[in-house]
Amino acid sequence: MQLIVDALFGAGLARDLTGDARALIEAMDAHPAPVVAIDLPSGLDGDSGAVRGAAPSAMLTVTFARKKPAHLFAPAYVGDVVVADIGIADAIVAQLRPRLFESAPALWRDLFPWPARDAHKYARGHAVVWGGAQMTGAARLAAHAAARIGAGLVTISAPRDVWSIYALWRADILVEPRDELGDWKRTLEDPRRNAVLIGPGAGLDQPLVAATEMADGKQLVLDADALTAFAGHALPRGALLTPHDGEFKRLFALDGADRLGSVRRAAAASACTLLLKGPATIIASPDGTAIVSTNGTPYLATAGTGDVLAGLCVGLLAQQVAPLVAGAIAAWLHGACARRVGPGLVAQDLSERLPAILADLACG
Ligand SMILES: NC(=O)C1=CN([C@@H]2O[C@H](COP(=O)(O)OP(=O)(O)OC[C@H]3O[C@@H](n4cnc5c(N)ncnc54)[C@H](OP(=O)(O)O)[C@@H]3O)[C@@H](O)[C@H]2O)[C@@H](O)CC1
Ligand SMILES: Nc1ncnc2c1ncn2[C@@H]1O[C@H](COP(=O)(O)OP(=O)(O)O)[C@@H](O)[C@H]1O
Repeated sequence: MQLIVDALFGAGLARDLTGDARALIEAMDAHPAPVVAIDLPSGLDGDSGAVRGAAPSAMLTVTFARKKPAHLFAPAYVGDVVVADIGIADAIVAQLRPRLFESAPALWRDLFPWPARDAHKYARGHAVVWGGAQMTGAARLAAHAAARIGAGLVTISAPRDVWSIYALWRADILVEPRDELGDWKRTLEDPRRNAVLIGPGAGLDQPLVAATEMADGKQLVLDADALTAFAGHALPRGALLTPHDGEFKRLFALDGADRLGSVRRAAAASACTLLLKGPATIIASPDGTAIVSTNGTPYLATAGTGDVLAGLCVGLLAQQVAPLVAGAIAAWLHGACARRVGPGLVAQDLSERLPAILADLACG
């Protein structure tokens, strides 16, 4: 069997490839033999995964000590990734003060809000979700996910006309009718209602900026329509924002060749935690620390899965998990649920897989 070992350039490549080097890489890629890359397929930018001129699609990439960003952002080029131990001690890596991490239970298991033995429901937080008048499914998907991830109580604020759709749906979710913003204000008055989600199915004709301002002082997740509504307005500092690319671009500049940099810049500029969804979901805090979750599947590309993710986020915030960690846990669990469902996935399936996944996590 023939095999091509690509050891031409690694993660340090700092300019676009031209001339003989580029021709060699193109010939490598065109050849039928599988490519095994050392460190990175030559031509990939180690920091972003962008292709600098040309790069082969490797079957396998063997890297050393730790993955580099490109291993997370360019799955089609790196193939399977093996991290080889070449004796670089953890203490040496720590001295480099890494600011990018891959989301996996080892990173955050100790920060997961397992209920204390003497917990009562109010100790597990109370999440409030803004319900829309037409697309009622989105807020329901989110509320159910918030409850499944462990929020002690979840309340949907529902327009009175469609209140019964929400109220008759699940017995474990609280529903409060809303005629006007004053009702929303009253729903938020109780300080135990500590985390709020606005956006899924919320309705662009609604006063979502004013509704967000009323939630000042609470942990906040803004998604979907609430993000769109904030175009041209100052974002609420400290919130967790969960855009897809389209929503992100309405608020910030998105450089497709440097998604990580784009998310970090957006987080710093807005003083919010950003979670940019996609095959590699990037979560970044204003100080530049970023976590990437790559365990989703393309079956997640179906309506409502983002609403579930936003619900997981607010459910974790209600349990006093910090926004960066909440985003990282939510994105990983979302991907893990999708893997358990597999082909045929619809958004409602995701939260139903959570109990088994959480049970496995709890067992370590
Ligand atoms: N069951 C329910 O009730 C459900 C209710 N839902 C609710 O519907 C509302 C609208 O939500 P939405 O996501 O359709 O948003 P919207 O503001 O129209 O932007 C979409 C446009 O952005 C762009 N775009 C670029 N990249 C993109 C990407 N990666 N993923 C997606 N889009 C991307 C692309 O434009 P293009 O780039 O093609 O010009 C695309 O046309 C919202 O309230 C939501 O919660 C849904 O959650 C479904 C389940
Ligand atoms: N190809 C893909 N691979 C992995 N995850 C994906 C893919 N496509 C979409 N997703 C995930 O599915 C979810 C879709 O969210 P979103 O676009 O907000 O949908 P909706 O608004 O319908 O709820 C996000 O979590 C995103 O990361």
